[in-house]
Amino acid sequence: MVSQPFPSIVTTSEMQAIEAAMFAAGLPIAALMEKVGQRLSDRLCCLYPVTTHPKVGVLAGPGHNGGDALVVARELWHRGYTVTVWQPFSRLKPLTADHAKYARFLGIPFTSEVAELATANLIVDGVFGFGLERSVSHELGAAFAQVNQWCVPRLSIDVPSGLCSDRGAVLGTAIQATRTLCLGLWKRGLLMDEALPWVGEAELLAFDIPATVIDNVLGTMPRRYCLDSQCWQLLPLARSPITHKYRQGQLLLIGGSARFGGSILLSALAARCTGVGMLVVAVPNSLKPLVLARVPDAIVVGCPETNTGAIAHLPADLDLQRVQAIACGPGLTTAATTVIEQVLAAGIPTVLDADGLNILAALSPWPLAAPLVLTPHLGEFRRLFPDLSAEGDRLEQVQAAAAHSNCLVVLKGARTAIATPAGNLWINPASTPALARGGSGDVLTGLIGGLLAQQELLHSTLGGVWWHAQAGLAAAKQWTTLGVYPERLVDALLPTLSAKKPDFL
Ligand SMILES: NC(=O)C1=CN([C@@H]2O[C@H](COP(=O)(O)OP(=O)(O)OC[C@H]3O[C@@H](n4cnc5c(N)ncnc54)[C@H](O)[C@@H]3O)[C@@H](O)[C@H]2O)[C@@H](O)CC1
Ligand SMILES: Nc1ncnc2c1ncn2[C@@H]1O[C@H](COP(=O)(O)OP(=O)(O)O)[C@@H](O)[C@H]1O
Ligand SMILES: [K+]
Repeated sequence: MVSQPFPSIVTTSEMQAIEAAMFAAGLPIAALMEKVGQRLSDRLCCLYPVTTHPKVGVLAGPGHNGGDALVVARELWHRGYTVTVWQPFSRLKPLTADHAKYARFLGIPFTSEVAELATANLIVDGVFGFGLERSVSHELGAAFAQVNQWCVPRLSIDVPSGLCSDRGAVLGTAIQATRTLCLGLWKRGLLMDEALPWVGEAELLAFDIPATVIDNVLGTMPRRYCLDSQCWQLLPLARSPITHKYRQGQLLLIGGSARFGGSILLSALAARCTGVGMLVVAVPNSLKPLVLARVPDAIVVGCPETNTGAIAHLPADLDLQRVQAIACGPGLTTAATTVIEQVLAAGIPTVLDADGLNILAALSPWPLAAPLVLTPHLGEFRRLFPDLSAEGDRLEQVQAAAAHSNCLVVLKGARTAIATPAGNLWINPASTPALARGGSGDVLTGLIGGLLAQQELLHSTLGGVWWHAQAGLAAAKQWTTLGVYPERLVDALLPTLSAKKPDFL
């Protein structure tokens, strides 16, 4: 278990209700704006010191996002930066108007020509936050496009201006941020795959929202959460000093074909990094020597083959009831329908991936007897849940899919989302495009499978998704985003874990 709840993800209306509850309880709006502005300024000074970024251009909007930006402008001015404010609006919210008045009193220059900010070393974007109600106007859009062309870091306050904070869609034109400091709680739209090119590096800047306020507004179920480094508390799995291999879980991996020989091997290499006690790998007969050569510790079961080199069926003497988990699908091809029927009938906790999912998609009704984790990428998801793909955005779709199928569904992508049948959702906010290459998903399947042989479904899945992405980040640091091929991803798994948990050595 993790010691704190994971940070919540909110919609605009939920965030507004949370702020309203704090204000109703007596916190002055101006006090919160000042606090937020100070925290933003402190973080900014750390990231972009005055010595390297002496000239700052501040884009200030009409609402409280603009108010925050003006507090930042004032603080930076006092801390020795040269600041210019671009404020193209004449009607401002009262608090924002007060900050604008005081900034002018201090002598901070204001302009309505965005081009005057072109020589800045840093742009602070405080035009719109979560209050954007409609598409940005043509003139404003043109200014945003101009700012986006400058070769300079752009720091967005709360949300890149122009981006919908609920759905992550661009409303006309948006500021393309290098970095976004999201205020208080994660806004849902920032964690959508399509928002990432606009959000840049996203970071949560907390401002001490009482947990009771969050719980009162969001209720208990269902909730959206953002994974964070607390996931390391789920890993590695505890091991008794007097344990033995049959107490450390037995995982059965099933996959591979003449066409796709390597993917199940990648899953096996990843699975053994989880410390699983016994690894059994079922592959077509012809792949047996390859797997044995690379994973000599595994029991490799050769299976009869179809004429296309897929597994025809699992051998009768393979006792599925002896294992604690099954991970099935990588490299299977869609010819292995019998295998999926055998696996699903066994009633063992199972991870289904790749062709395992494509075969399941063609079965009707789904013969589900066991707790299942489905790990589709978007293409597989569309095949699995064709009726859901037209409704809502991806997060709504994955939640609907989990409820509809009664399975834990992991929708893989830049920001992988995990949904339970009860409606709860977790998003992994940190990963790397280095993982966008064949075989990365096979590694994830093996990881979740190895963990699942030793503990329950949800923790195995959350821990596996987090560990996989963190290893990807570490590998990208060492070998660049071009060099994270799946074997290197596997090689990075244990060093990443031991760097986070030195006491585990
Ligand atoms: N009270 C505070 O001090 C706090 C401020 N925060 C900041 O406040 C922001 C939300 O403030 P607001 O609700 O004022 O929202 P915004 O600052 O996003 O501004 C909304 C204003 O812009 C106008 N507007 C909306 N869409 C427009 C468009 N397309 N073209 C022109 N004008 C448009 C609206 O009429 C409204 O006046 C957050 O994102 C955050 O930056 C909070 O994070 C923390 C608490
Ligand atoms: N742009 C990206 N950023 C972060 N992670 C990514 C990105 N693209 C893919 N991934 C991750 O890489 C893995 C790819 O899995 P998958 O598509 O099943 O590949 P394969 O079947 O070839 O192994 C998933 O875990 C996914 O979340
Ligand atoms: K903004």
